[in-house]
Amino acid sequence: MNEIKDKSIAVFLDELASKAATPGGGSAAAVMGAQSAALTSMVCNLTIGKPKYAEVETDMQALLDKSEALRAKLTEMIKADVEVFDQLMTCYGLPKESDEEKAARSEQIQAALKEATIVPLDCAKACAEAIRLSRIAADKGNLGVISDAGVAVMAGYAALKSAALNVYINAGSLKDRDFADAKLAELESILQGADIASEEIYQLVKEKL
Ligand SMILES: Nc1nc(=O)c2c([nH]1)NC[C@@H]1CN(c3ccc(C(=O)N[C@@H](CCC(=O)O)C(=O)O)cc3)C=[N+]21
Repeated sequence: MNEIKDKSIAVFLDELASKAATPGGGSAAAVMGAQSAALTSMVCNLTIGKPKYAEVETDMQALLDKSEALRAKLTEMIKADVEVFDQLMTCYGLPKESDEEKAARSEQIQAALKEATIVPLDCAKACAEAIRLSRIAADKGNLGVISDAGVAVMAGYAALKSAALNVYINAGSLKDRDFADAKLAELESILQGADIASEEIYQLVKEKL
């Protein structure tokens, strides 16, 4: 098996750059989110066990458990996005000669669009969590690697806004407006306050440098 998560960064980027439809922006968003979680984990791993940081040891261990679970989730989403977008492209390629074919194709496209909306929405949710976790790393982490907590927040914010764009583009093509509106409302609640929070965390880090 040659899973996308097992590919080298160089190969992944070559495939991202190519004219192949996948991996696309949805997978790139998941990678950014996974990098955010990984950087929070890195700050934890470089804080835990240091006598100078004994006071935050328990908090850092709890944070590490969460950031590692989140990293695994976001890593899975790299592949999940490839799968839903490949499926959508397959549906667009279905025959559309007869009225029957047209109706069947449209129905399949709509079903695939729903899946291609749900995956980046879940990704956005995970990225909002990555931002929240980065604040704890920025607050309590080893000052020697605190800039990495800042990279974690910016990666998480880029990932969140990127995942949101994938929700917007797919929701815009959905005919089931009740479904689309529900997903868009959910997205707005996820995005709520993330810009201010991210800037605050960034400044919190910058003030420690
Ligand atoms: N969950 C999700 N993940 C995405 O990565 C994602 C997405 N949703 N929604 C839409 C955007 C945009 N995007 C495209 C990638 C390649 C072509 C592409 O290959 N286009 C061909 C046409 C291909 C054809 O018609 O067969 C072309 O322009 O020549 C198009 C669009 C991925 N996105």
